[in-house]
Amino acid sequence: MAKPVTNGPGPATLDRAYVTFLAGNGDYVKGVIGLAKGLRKVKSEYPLVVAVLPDVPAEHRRMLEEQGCVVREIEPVYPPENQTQFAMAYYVINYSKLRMWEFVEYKKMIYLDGDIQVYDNIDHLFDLADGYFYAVMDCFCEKTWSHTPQYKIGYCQQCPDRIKWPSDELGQPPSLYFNAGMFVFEPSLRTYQDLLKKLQITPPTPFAEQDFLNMYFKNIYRPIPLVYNLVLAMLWRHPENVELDKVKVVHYCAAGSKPWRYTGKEENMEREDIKLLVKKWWDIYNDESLDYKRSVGMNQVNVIGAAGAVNQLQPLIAAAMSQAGAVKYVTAPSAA
Ligand SMILES: O=c1ccn([C@@H]2O[C@H](COP(=O)(O)OP(=O)(O)O)[C@@H](O)[C@H]2O)c(=O)[nH]1
Ligand SMILES: OC[C@H]1O[C@H](O[C@@H]2[C@@H](O)[C@H](O)[C@@H](O)[C@H](O)[C@@H]2O)[C@H](O)[C@@H](O)[C@H]1O
Ligand SMILES: [Mn+2]
Repeated sequence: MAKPVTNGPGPATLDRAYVTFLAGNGDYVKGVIGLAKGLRKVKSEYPLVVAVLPDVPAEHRRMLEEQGCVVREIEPVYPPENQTQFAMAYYVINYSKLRMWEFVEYKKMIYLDGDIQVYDNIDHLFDLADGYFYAVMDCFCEKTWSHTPQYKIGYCQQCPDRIKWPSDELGQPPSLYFNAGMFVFEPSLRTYQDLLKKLQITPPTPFAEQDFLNMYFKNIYRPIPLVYNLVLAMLWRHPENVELDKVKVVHYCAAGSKPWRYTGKEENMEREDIKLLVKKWWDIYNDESLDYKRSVGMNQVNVIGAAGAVNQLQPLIAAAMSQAGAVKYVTAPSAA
């Protein structure tokens, strides 16, 4: 059992952890190191587990352990044989995220992509009611969605009234769809085995495991506000939905936005807000005071503050769900 990699007032609840996923011997390891330092900067109470594929080199694993991460090797997960060409090749490796449901020593986990940075404490999300799958709604407006009917007619769940879904022509609008770069979930062997079983009979689709997870958790998915996973395209696709100074989690998933590879040349990458967010990421990555070995003894975290934040979450979830036209209202737990 991992000791929490934090300097909180007392032993954090040991059955909760953040988790991310690392594959290959490339530069995503920088993303994960940045994430580990970012969680420390916001004084998170919980460890960061890194699920690594066998191809992650020993040197990268050492760097992650040096940053206080709990490194766990997982085997890749592949969709049904010789059908992977239906998924965008780049995403096939992301099916391996399904291994995290096997981490049952943790009761609740928050998954974060390695290209995500946390700028405000979000530990209160661990107190959300059990039995649901929490994530932020995605946007359908980037050309990566050009294969879908919603893209073709200009419909997006982020602004369902801009171009209304033509129900008489196309039937029901698409179910609420989340971005799988960040989600709150409960590991469970039963769910894990069922996920793998269902995967073997589910032909891959363009967004690979993201599509699969959306199908699988459709009935218990609860949208949480975009402050918990700002998909960068929202800045130019739905600026009216974004209050950048309130955003807690930034997801560097737009083409060209990975801070450790940023050149500013791709579309939208010359924007001032993008430059600011990339600099913010580098400021944390380069901040040696946030390195694990040196941060021990940092002053105690404000647990009341974290608990207090749960109360603020309830109206935010209500707003996200009413915006999404969701029918079910989930009550966030009352502050401890
Ligand atoms: O070569 C790779 C590709 C992906 N990933 C992991 O898989 C996640 C999902 O991929 P990515 O974030 O690039 O997808 P996007 O959110 O940009 O669609 C990454 O954040 C990493 O955690 C990785 O470690 N190495
Ligand atoms: O394997 C599928 C991936 O799908 C998601 O990325 C997409 C999605 O956000 C689209 O909406 C964007 O248009 C696109 O650029 C972006 O890559 C997740 O972030 C990632 O973790 C992973 O699940
Ligand atoms: Mn990502």
